[in-house]
Amino acid sequence: MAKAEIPVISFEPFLKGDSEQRKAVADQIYRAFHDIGFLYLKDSGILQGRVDSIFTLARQFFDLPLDFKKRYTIRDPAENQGYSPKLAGDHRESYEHRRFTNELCPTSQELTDHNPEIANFQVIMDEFYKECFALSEQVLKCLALSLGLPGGEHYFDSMMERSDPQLRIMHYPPVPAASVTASRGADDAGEKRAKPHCDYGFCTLLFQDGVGGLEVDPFHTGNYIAAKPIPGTVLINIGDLLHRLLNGRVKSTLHRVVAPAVEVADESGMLPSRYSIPFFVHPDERANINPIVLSDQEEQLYKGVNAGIWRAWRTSRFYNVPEKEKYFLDQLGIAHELVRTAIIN
Ligand SMILES: O=C(O)CCC(=O)C(=O)O
Ligand SMILES: [Fe+2]
Repeated sequence: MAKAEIPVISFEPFLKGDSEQRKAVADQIYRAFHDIGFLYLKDSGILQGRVDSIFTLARQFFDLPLDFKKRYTIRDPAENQGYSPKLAGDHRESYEHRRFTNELCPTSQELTDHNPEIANFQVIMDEFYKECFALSEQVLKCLALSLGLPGGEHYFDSMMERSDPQLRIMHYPPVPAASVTASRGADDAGEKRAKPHCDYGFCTLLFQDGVGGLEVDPFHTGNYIAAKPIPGTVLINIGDLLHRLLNGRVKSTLHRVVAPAVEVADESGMLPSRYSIPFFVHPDERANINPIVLSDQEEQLYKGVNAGIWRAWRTSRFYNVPEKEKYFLDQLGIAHELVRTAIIN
C-alpha cells in the first residue's frame, strides 16, 4: 500500500524544462494522483500576491450584510452561480463564479455602495479564474503525457476548450468551542465544517488560509490525515469524473473539513473562522466521459456518461433538490452503480 502522505511537487521543471524534465514531473504527478488522489504543487506560476488578494476579496465579500449577499443567491443548482448561504449539515457560506455565466455577480457599483474598498470584484475574480484555468490545463497535460494518452498532451484539449469550471470563495464562520466539545463522538474529530465527500468534476485546485482543518481519507478506511496549509502551494485533488474517464487509474479521494481544536478558542469561547478557495475543474458539458482503456485486456469499469448531465445531477444533490437529482440520475442510467463511495456530496 502506498504511503499515506500527500507529496509536495515542484512544477517549475514542467513549466521551464526540456521534454525529459517535463515527463519526469508528469510522472510524479500521475503517481501522486494514482496513489493518494491529492498533491501539493509548488512553483505553480500562480503568485502568492494574487492568492492573497483573492483572500482579501473573499473576506470583504462575506463581511457584507446577509440581506445584501442573499440578493445574489443561486437560482438553479444546474447553473450553480451566485451566493449560497449556509446549507444543512455544513457550516459555510460560499459564492460561485463561472467562466461564461455570471448574471448573479454583484457589480462594482452595488458593492462599493456597501464597502468602498471592494471595487472590481468581477475583474479580480475573472483574473484569478484565468490563472487557475491555465494551471488546470497544464496539470491535465501532465496526466495525458504520463499515461501516453491518444493525442499526447493534447488529449484533454477538446474537453477543456469550452469548459466552464467554477471558482468558489468560501467562508466557514467562527464556531463556539462548546458546541464542538458537545458533538465530539468516539470517532469524531470534532464539529465538521464540511462533511466527508468526493469532488465530482475532473479535479480541484484548492487554496486555503492558515487555519487548517482539511482532512483526507486516502484509502477510504476512516483514517483521516491532515492536509495542512503549506504556504506557496496549491493543493490539487482528483474528482469522480476524471476517476471514471481514466478508468480508475487516478483516485477521487474522500475529504472533509473539521473545526480547529478547542484549545485555540479565543477568550469568548469561539474557534476561528476559515476561508478557502477551491477551483472546480469540469469538462465541457457536451463531452462524453467514456472510460479509456489502454489495452485489449483492460475492461471499462464504468458506463460512459455525459459531462453536463453528470454535473447537473451532482449539483442537484449538493443543493438538496431531490426531484432534480433523481431526474438527472435517471438520464445517466447509473443508479445501479452509484459511484464508488457511499458518501458523496
Ligand atoms: O474548504 C476546504 O478546504 C475544502 C472544501 C471542499 O472540499 C469542497 O468544497 O469541495
Ligand atoms: Fe471537496
